[in-house]
Amino acid sequence: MFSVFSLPVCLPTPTSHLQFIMATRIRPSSKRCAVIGGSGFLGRHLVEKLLGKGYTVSVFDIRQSYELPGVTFHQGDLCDKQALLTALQGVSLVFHCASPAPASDDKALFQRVNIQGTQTVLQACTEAGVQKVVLTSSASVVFEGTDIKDGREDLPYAKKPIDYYTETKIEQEKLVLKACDKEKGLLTVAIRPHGIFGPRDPQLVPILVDTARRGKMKFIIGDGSNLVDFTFVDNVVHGHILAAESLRPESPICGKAYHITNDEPVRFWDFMSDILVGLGYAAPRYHLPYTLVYGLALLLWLLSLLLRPLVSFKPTFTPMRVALAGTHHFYSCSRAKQDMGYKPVVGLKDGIRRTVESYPHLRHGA
Ligand SMILES: NC(=O)C1=CN([C@@H]2O[C@H](COP(=O)(O)OP(=O)(O)OC[C@H]3O[C@@H](n4cnc5c(N)ncnc54)[C@H](O)[C@@H]3O)[C@@H](O)[C@H]2O)C=CC1
Ligand SMILES: CC(C)CCC[C@@H](C)[C@H]1CC[C@H]2C3=C(CC[C@]12C)[C@@]1(C)CCC(=O)C[C@@H]1CC3
Repeated sequence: MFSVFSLPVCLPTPTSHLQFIMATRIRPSSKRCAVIGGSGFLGRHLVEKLLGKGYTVSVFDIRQSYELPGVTFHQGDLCDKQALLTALQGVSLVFHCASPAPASDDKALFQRVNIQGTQTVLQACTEAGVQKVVLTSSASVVFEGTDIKDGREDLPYAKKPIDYYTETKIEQEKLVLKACDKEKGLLTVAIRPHGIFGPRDPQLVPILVDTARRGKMKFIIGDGSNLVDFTFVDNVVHGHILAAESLRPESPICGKAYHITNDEPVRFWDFMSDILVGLGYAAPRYHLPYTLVYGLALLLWLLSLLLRPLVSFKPTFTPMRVALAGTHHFYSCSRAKQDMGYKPVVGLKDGIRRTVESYPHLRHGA
């Protein structure tokens, strides 16, 4: 579905000569998009939905994890502008959902990819004539490890981000929103999902099951009453596509951030138990005080930093995970509902069922 100017049959005037020259370049088409990070969990779900909606999709990623008819893969690092420019030829819409995994805890990598890399993405988009950029940010940009209840987008960015991932996601979001410039013809918007889960997620369910298999999922951190947002991946995809399709110069969404969640806050430990029990593992039962576990996690993390040159070990209970497991963190989607008509398309219960069914290999005893 490349949108190419039709080739003139004859060239009688200078104007049609110009048309001929332009015919050799690919003109950006509104249904031609690129997904940076399209080999990842969210990226692939997004690619599949876009194809179903008639978009032509290019994937730009440092790795290729699958093949799909109708998708062109460009393997490269998003810090490489030339590689990006090749992938962005004729593209009018870019989804940027690439990031190193939060578990990597590698400061230099996060800074290079999420900050410098995002600057490079924005430069390449401008040079390639891209008109719209939809960034996958994170609701965690406002999370400092203390309770957030029904948080709105006007909460200030975390002054003391809880890890390097969050620190660089904040800078990334600022860069993308600042780049929104109607005169220059580049419109941007940031989607802030929270706790994405669903089939093929490489993080939440695999880490949970691994922890259970090692006998470490017996404990509830805190009193277990803390409410949290978990967002089924289809809803996150829906939010991204709504944002892309609403992004026009006159739209109120230009240069703004939007929370996208399931809009059904749930007790963190009920959600974990539903997944564990669904896969045949026991639900956590015994309570441990939050401050004790957080203190221990901090100590272990410091120890892992100090010993890094000698031994490499990655604690399961990182300060970030403990904070997420023991505090309230749920967000209001009312801005997305009002400005782009967002409504979750898959409910939490259904999302959990579909997720559990998609992991037969992680079932207890499998
Ligand atoms: N998983 C979650 O719960 C949440 C994720 N997010 C954000 O959603 C986005 C997607 O996350 P997931 O799909 O969960 O992660 P993922 O790890 O499955 O996907 C990220 C993709 O980015 C690619 N990538 C990393 N560095 C790259 C580079 N230098 N150049 C090109 N590609 C590169 C990876 O190869 C991978 O395919 C990320 O921006 C993440 O910060 C936001 C909120 C929650
Ligand atoms: C060992 C247990 C205490 C926790 C096991 C589950 C966790 C691995 C996940 C629970 C909440 C998740 C989450 C994220 C990653 C996976 C969890 C910590 C994010 C940090 C992913 C990136 C984001 O932008 C925010 C997410 C918040 C929730």
